[in-house]
Amino acid sequence: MSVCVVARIRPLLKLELDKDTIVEAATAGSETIGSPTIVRIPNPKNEAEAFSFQFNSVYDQKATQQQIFDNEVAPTVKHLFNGFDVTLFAYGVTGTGKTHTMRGGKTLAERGVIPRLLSAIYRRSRKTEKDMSGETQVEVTMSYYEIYNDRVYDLFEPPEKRTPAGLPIRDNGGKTVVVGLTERPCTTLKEFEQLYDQANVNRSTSATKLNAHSSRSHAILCVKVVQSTGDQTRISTASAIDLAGSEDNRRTDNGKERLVESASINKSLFVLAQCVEAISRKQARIPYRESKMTRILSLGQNNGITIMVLNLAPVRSYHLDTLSSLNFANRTKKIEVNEVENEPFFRTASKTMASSATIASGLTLERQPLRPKMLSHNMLLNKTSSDKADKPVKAFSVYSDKSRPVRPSIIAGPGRRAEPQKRPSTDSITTLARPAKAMRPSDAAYFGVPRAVEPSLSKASIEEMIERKVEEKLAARALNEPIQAPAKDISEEVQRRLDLLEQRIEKKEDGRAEGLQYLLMAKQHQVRGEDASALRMYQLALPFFPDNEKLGSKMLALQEKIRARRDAPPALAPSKATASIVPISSVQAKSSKTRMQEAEEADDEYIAPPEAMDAKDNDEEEDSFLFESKSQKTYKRNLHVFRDESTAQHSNIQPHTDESTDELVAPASTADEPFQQTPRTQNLLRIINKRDLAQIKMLKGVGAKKAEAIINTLYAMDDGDEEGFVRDLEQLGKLRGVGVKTVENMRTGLSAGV
Ligand SMILES: Nc1ncnc2c1ncn2[C@@H]1O[C@H](COP(=O)(O)OP(=O)(O)OP(=O)(O)O)[C@@H](O)[C@H]1O
Repeated sequence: MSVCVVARIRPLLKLELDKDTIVEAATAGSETIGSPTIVRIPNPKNEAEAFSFQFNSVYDQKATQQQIFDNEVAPTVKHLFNGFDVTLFAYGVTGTGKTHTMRGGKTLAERGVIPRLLSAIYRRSRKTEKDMSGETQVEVTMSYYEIYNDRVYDLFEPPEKRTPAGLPIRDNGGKTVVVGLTERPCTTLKEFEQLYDQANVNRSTSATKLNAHSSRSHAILCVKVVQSTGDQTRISTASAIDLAGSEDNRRTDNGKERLVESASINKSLFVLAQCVEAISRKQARIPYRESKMTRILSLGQNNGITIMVLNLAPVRSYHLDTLSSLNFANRTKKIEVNEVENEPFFRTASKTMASSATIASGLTLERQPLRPKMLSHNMLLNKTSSDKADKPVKAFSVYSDKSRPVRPSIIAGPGRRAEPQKRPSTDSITTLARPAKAMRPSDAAYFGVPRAVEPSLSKASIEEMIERKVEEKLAARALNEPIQAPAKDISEEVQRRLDLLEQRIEKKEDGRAEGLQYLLMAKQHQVRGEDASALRMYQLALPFFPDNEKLGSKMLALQEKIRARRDAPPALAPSKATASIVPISSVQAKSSKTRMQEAEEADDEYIAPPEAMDAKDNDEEEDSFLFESKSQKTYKRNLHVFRDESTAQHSNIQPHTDESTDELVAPASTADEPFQQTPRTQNLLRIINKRDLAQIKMLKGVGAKKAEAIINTLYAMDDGDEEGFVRDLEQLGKLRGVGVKTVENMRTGLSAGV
């Protein structure tokens, strides 16, 4: 079963000046009646042409909250009670109606999907209890948290009580666990509404130019339904996620604080897009771990039913954003979700496992229990040992054998859901009934299953397996829940090594996240045609993905582009030759066509597992970064303070050769005569202008702090899209925190030949 994608076009807002509606809902093919399943939007490059995107259902501007709930969400409630988890999330650009759809307004008619879902859950609970003559009890609990600036905060805690670092998340037996989250029982709709409203006050929202109440965080509500009949308990979870909206900061007019939030929102959504891309390409590594939101959402890894509501604004001002959302949704709809219900377990069977399942279901979104060891709830069933032996085959074949007869889809038509076919009971499954073929290698990699039959594992998958293992261990520790062996069995040495590994992983994650942030910003600059800034961001990202070939070639291509532009005829060249800071590139107005092309190209990018970037690339990068034309090597500058000592005696004459170093030395007089920089000076300036923290801090007399200050000052010198650089030693000496002495140190620390 795939992710069900439902598109909703919001109505025009009162304050919306742009009345140019360009997005419409349409029915498929020649049908004129029936529910729309198509979103139509003009091609921005050719208005006469329109793009059509097909989804499970499409709702136009007139659609009511009730229609959306009744058609799309209400049918999932019975599956929730049958043990399926339900994940519902709203995706869209800022101001397109995600919060309106999920939470809605205060009046009955305006109530969103979440309160309606809870109302339906309570109704069904009462019905179940009544039908079972009181033998079955249903308990509903909820947890609610937000991911703000990539940190997890419990929304049941007021902001002043939060720890700034937020709550940690861990993998525990294939489930993503938020450690330390409050879980509140709520037995009536009224109680829920009170809790929910109170918690929403704690949510981070702010006004931006595009939305007066913009959500600055991803909000995740987990409603756990626990059905107990005698000693048997079945737990399932409904998760409703209101994602923060992607935003284009040129349109939001965001200030500094909003920009930081925005970068974090955009980054997580970027990672989500990368995950969807990697899944659709069946890549071995899905970068879930690059952001907390993707880790928690675990799209394509969570079991049960997943519905994405794609919120769209109808107006032209959102044109490119809408297209980008539609493209994302188009990929998402192809993601296969595992249709697995949570089976009941016996409360008395194993206290440890039962409580583990409770925690996991209540506080997390479940991830696929594909590996045999993860079938924790299955292990609790009263089965014979031979049954147990069959389980891995069952689990694998359920998800991976795509050639088996197609089961009836859960989605029977637009806006309708059919009963998901239940997994047959374990008793009825034999290895013969399920072909042993089980799965293709690509599927195995996709689902993160150890590929026992494969001759070798890729470096990335081994790394991921180790990380997961360590995470499981850490989660167990955090939750005081042993996973496989009681804690006392872990020797001190093993514990120490685990701690070390944990530190390494945390460090690596931080690094990756930072690197991805730079990549995201690079992409954003590139889409806007700000190539120099994009290049700078790629350079900042490089240390985090040092051997990434694709990144290397992207940078080279950009450098080429910038160089070509710089070398272009004077009309296109920058006109700031007399300015003290020499621009590397000029701003070039870009047609929307070029931007679209670049956006499309950028969309294709995926940071593949690192492979060695060859030395040639590195060399080229070294040589091409400054793009100095010959004429730029001639300066009019007073440089006497920065000469090699050995050349001081010649200080007031023309450029000459330093005997000790064989370098060409700059003239030192105050005469405004052109001079030629020595290779050592050129090399120093190149290192500085490259803004490579690692290289700068290696310079004599420069530590990490000073290097950072230098780089920050260089950024401050940038003028819009035009990158400033230091063109001589005097200018270098005037940078904040540098000074004459430091420049001398830097220079003398470099060997003449480099
Ligand atoms: N279907 C709708 N009917 C009426 N008003 C709507 C509808 N959808 C959205 N709106 C209104 O549009 C505005 C923006 O909606 P909302 O805050 O839900 O957007 P959002 O996508 O959650 O934005 P953000 O990502 O910034 O939080 C709100 O004033 C909301 O009331």
